[in-house]
Amino acid sequence: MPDILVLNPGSSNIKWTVFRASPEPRSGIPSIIAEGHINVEKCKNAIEQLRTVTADHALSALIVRVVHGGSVFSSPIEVSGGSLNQLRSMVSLAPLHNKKAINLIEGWHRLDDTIRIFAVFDTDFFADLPVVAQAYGLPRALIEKHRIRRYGFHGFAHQDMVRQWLQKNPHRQDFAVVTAQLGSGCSMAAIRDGKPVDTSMGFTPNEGLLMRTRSGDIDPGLLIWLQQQEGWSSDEIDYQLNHEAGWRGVSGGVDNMAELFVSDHPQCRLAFALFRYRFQKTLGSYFAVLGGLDGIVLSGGIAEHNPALCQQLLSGLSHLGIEIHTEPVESNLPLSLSSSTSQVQCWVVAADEAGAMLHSVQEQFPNDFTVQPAAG
Ligand SMILES: Nc1ncnc2c1ncn2[C@@H]1O[C@H](COP(=O)(O)OP(=O)(O)O)[C@@H](O)[C@H]1O
Ligand SMILES: CC(=O)OP(=O)(O)O
Ligand SMILES: [Mg+2]
Repeated sequence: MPDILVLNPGSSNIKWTVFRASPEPRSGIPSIIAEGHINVEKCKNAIEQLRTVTADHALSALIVRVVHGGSVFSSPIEVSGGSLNQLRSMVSLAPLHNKKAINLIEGWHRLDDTIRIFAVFDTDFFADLPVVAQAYGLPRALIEKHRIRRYGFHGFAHQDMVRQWLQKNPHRQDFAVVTAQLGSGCSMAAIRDGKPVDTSMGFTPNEGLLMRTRSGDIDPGLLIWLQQQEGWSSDEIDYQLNHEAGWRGVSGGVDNMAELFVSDHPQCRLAFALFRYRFQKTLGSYFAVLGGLDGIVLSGGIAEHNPALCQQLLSGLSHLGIEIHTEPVESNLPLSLSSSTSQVQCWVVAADEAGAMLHSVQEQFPNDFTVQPAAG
């Protein structure tokens, strides 16, 4: 049975999904037959655990989400020794992610060297961002030497949020939507007619919004000053900005957003206020970039589990045509948060990153990567 395992190593967990072709003979559309997630902080041997939970499936292919492919990779690839070496050289571009993805690829290959392994990249969706949105104000020579640009991440999540918005608005042609992926990593994207025109994450997945342990936007002058004052090495800067910062750092140690949201502790209140402020500031800037707004779509672990928090994020924005209904909301997704008079439709959806990853591999390898319908 040609089952396909899709692995999505995020900064706080590894999500896994097993797909099988539909038993309906004419439909090649794969269906999910098993899924789950592993908490990376509590799990010592992810590969062992993944092998155990997928033991009942004869896997023909493995698809792994790699966050950063640098300037070398953005479209899906079938992993080879050469591409793996190139990926190893890019670990520092996504310090919380790339190493985990490489470990999964290497670990699985060691256990089963017959399985085909594909890597898909978070940056793919943003490959053609407008040049002005890609650019940083650095010297030309430096930019060219290191191919410095805004790459953008969470591509499969943003892409699937757009798909789900279009499902709700099937006949829309000219539309402007902001998508927000709010998990341990958080990012927003401005979308015009289905294509991204800007996004909050940049050269690395630590720009923009406040995240669980990542600072997001920070004055580069402050970094230089801190480096001088504290005598930090580059490893220490990495550690401070990627592991010790974010709402966990601001609150003094609370990394669970559900707990932070309801806490009365002043540092927790500040951390949540900063999270909301950055979200609204980015939304406002995308309103300007897009010249108006038809919809906002939220997803990720925070949005999917906490509609009351989403209501708070979108509150106080009636001057932008965003009217949120205030009655308690049930949590079935997709969930509409906007009132019937709101000019901007607001939705919470469960972004199907795994489905988008599988789809992108099938598109890239249409001839030799087909999902055979399962017998019977
Ligand atoms: N009920 C909840 N309310 C608010 N936040 C939540 C809730 N449940 C989980 N979260 C947050 O969701 C985040 C994990 O989201 P997820 O998208 O799975 O993470 P990752 O970025 O690792 O892929 C965690 O930061 C956690 O604090
Ligand atoms: C890019 C990124 O931050 O991903 P995640 O939210 O899954 O950690
Ligand atoms: Mg994730």
